[in-house]
Amino acid sequence: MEFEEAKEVLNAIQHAGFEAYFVGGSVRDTILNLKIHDVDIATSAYPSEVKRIFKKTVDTGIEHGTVTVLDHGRAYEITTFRTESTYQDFRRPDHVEFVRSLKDDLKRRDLTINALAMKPDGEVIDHFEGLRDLKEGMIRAVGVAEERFHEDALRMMRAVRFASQLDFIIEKKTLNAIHHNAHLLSNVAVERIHVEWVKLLLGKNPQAGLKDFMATELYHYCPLFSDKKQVFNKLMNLNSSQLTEEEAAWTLLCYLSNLASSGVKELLRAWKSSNSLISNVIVATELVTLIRQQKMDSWTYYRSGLHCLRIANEVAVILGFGINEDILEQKYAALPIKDKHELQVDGGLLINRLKMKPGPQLGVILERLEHQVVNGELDNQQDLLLTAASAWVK
Ligand SMILES: Nc1ccn([C@@H]2O[C@H](COP(=O)(O)OP(=O)(O)OP(=O)(O)O)[C@@H](O)[C@H]2O)c(=O)n1
Ligand SMILES: [Mg+2]
Repeated sequence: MEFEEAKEVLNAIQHAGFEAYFVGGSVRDTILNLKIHDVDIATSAYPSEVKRIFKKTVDTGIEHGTVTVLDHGRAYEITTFRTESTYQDFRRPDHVEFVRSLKDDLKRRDLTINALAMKPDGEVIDHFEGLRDLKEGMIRAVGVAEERFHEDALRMMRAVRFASQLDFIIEKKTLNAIHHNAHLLSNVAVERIHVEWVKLLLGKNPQAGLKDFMATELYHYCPLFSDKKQVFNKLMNLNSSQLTEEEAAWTLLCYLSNLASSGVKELLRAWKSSNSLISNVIVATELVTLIRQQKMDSWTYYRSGLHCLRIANEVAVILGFGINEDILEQKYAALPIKDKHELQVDGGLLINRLKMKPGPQLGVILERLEHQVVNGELDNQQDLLLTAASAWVK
């Protein structure tokens, strides 16, 4: 496990006379018995001191106190205890101050469950009753909630994300502070909000997260979400905790919003999504309707591709009209060809053998051949395809 190996890094820092702890999500998730994905280390050593302890380091974020240590083929982010003294415009701090006290470092963190520290021997340091909140399933800001959200407004999205991801309840004062400060979310980069929103949708209890997302009016300050109240209400009545990936989450949202492809594009662009995500969600959203209308023919399978078919069907299952997964896979596997390049003729061959001229007619004939092969009206054999094509040439 990554933790075991990282202990050596902590021990090395301690041997040099400094304090070092695991902090952040890895501590929280270990206590909850969840899989950990990244290990953050906090230390009383200043970056220059950390660099003297290890042979291989990279200055990944030195101005924020973070040095990456390379050890046995792994990378560990080691951050000096710090306070973030000045916050401008409710984003991240414009400068940090290094401190030597763990408690000072922990008290500027967002939530009590994220403000725990753990020694390499497993002892947990808990200055803000994070262990109690973990046990009780509570999301609570460290100290005065308003202050934490003024320091970084994204933390409000993180709170609702954790409510969904961990199936926890947001404590009342924290929830009220989110409601009061929701407008500050407008100051946060869409890319950062995006990450939290997707984690919310893919969480263990998205209904709970959505409820808080709406009640606090955070959604008003997310791109193109102000008019989506009814859509979120619909989403809350579904068992969307079955969602397994981001593209399916957006597909469900776009389907429930009745968006045509231009609307999907507009929404996902506003959320700064990648082009590949946008095109897959466009295809999958249209497919959901075809699945519902039971209009799934071979051509639809063929032009959609297995990836989008799976996404659309995941959504259709949640909506109660999905196709049996095995049948979907079998139908796709049974297609005579999966790609245009598998067709036994191409433009060059039609020109050589049928003396056709390059131009639009050639394209039309190739498409017609492709259609007929996919639909099973023609076998994908060169002589048969040429015979059919020659009959169509005017
Ligand atoms: N806006 C933020 C982001 C992070 N943190 C602190 O930095 C830690 C690490 O941040 P990050 O890795 O972004 O989040 P995690 O809580 O580790 O959650 P995840 O499992 O998604 O990584 C958090 O636990 C929290 O202590 C914070 O106080 N405020
Ligand atoms: Mg983390």
